[in-house]
Amino acid sequence: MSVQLGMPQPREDAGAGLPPARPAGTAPGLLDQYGRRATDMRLSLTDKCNLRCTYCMPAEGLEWLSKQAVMSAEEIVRIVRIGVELLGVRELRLTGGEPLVRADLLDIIAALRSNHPELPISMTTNGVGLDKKAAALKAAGLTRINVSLDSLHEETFTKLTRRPFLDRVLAGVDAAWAAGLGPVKLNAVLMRGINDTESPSLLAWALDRGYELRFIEQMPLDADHGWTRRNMITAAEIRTLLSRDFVLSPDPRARDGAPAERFEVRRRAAGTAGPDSPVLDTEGLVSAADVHRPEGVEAPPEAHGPVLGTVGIIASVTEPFCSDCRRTRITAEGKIMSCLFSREEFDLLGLLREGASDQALAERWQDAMWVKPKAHGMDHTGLGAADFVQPDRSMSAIGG
Ligand SMILES: Nc1nc2c(ncn2[C@@H]2O[C@H](COP(=O)(O)OP(=O)(O)OP(=O)(O)O)[C@@H](O)[C@H]2O)c(=O)[nH]1
Ligand SMILES: C[S@@+](CC[C@H](N)C(=O)[O-])C[C@H]1O[C@@H](n2cnc3c(N)ncnc32)[C@H](O)[C@@H]1O
Ligand code: SF4
Ligand code: SF4
Repeated sequence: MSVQLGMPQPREDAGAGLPPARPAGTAPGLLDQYGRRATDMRLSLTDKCNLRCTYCMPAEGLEWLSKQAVMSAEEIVRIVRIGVELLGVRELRLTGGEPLVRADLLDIIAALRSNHPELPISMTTNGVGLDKKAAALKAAGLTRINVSLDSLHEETFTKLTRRPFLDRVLAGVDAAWAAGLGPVKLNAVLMRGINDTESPSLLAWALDRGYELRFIEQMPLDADHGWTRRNMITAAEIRTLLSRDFVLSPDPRARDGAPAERFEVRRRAAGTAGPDSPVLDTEGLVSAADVHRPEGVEAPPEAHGPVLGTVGIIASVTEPFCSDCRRTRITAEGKIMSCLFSREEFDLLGLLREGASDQALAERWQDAMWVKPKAHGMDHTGLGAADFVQPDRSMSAIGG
């Protein structure tokens, strides 16, 4: 029988919750039908969290998974080993929920590091409690860290996260840097009318300390399903907001599949409003509609002085990067999600608990990845488009 590339083959045990088998003869690794290969594994350690960010969780929290439903340390270590040794995983991101709330976090990292001495292992965290754990995380073998920080104003931080923990997060960021978990990257989701106009001062603060700040377009992954395209701050708006104080020029380093488009940052020379500089109203507010683009040509970046650092913009909605996506996700309960917006997820942990061999687990993972959607959980990009369906899971329950 001839095998047509791209046509999933029927399988005898196919049923609910099982991916169709990928075509025979498909290349090894976590390849999908659009020719992308996932080498970047993102593993959620828990669905629990101690913050309630409005763009992610509802105020009352979510019903947490039972301890039994969540992967144990041993199960995590085995799944990562299969990813690395059999499927070509080249980097690992630990995420959640909030990974720091997991009591056996240090043991997990130490075991992963012992199995994979060269593997880059990073973690995305909200930073609460990081001040006390940063040195131990480094000693256990964590390579580097990303901390979410949406505002430096206590009131705004508390409004966004629904918890008054700004000081603890700031202490965590500094401790991570001091412990050698750099480069420290900071993630800020901009929300219209809440922290958007704070973006230049947040960037100035990060540059002063040598942290790499990234601004993130809000995606429709909030448990409240309150996202609207109109309310989202776009990458174009972010660039405009920053251009009041800074001049951005493309970072010459290759993007290499990263979600963040990086820019070198220079402080804008006095009296040089660029073509993208916004005109602020009396309250210092700017919105897409208000952006005024004066006539004139921007001076070359070099004219503004030295590069102070870099900034990233993650434009998942308006400038998607799905065609170069290299990600595979495992949720806290051991489900394979080939895309953040997948409507189908496939069980790996259940199969593992049935006593499956490494090979059988690797094949399930490969089959699940073969049917990875082209973009945004669909066969085309379009977060918020008429045919887009928001996943039932929130970002915290997927593993951001
Ligand atoms: N559309 C899309 N957005 C993603 C994906 N992964 C992460 N993001 C977004 O990018 C943000 C930053 O993710 P992080 O986990 O901090 O790290 P990263 O940018 O993926 O990776 P590094 O630069 O290597 O640290 C997340 O908060 C998401 O908003 C993805 O697979 N698809
Ligand atoms: C889900 S959190 C998990 C790790 C940790 N709790 C934290 O906040 O860093 C990972 C990242 O997802 C981002 N995120 C959550 N909901 C998002 C949304 N609706 N759109 C874009 N990014 C989101 C957060 O800002 C955070 O940087
Ligand atoms: S973004 Fe991270 S810290 Fe905020 S609620 Fe979601 S999981 Fe928790
Ligand atoms: S939306 Fe899906 S395909 Fe696009 S970058 Fe994110 S995970 Fe990859």
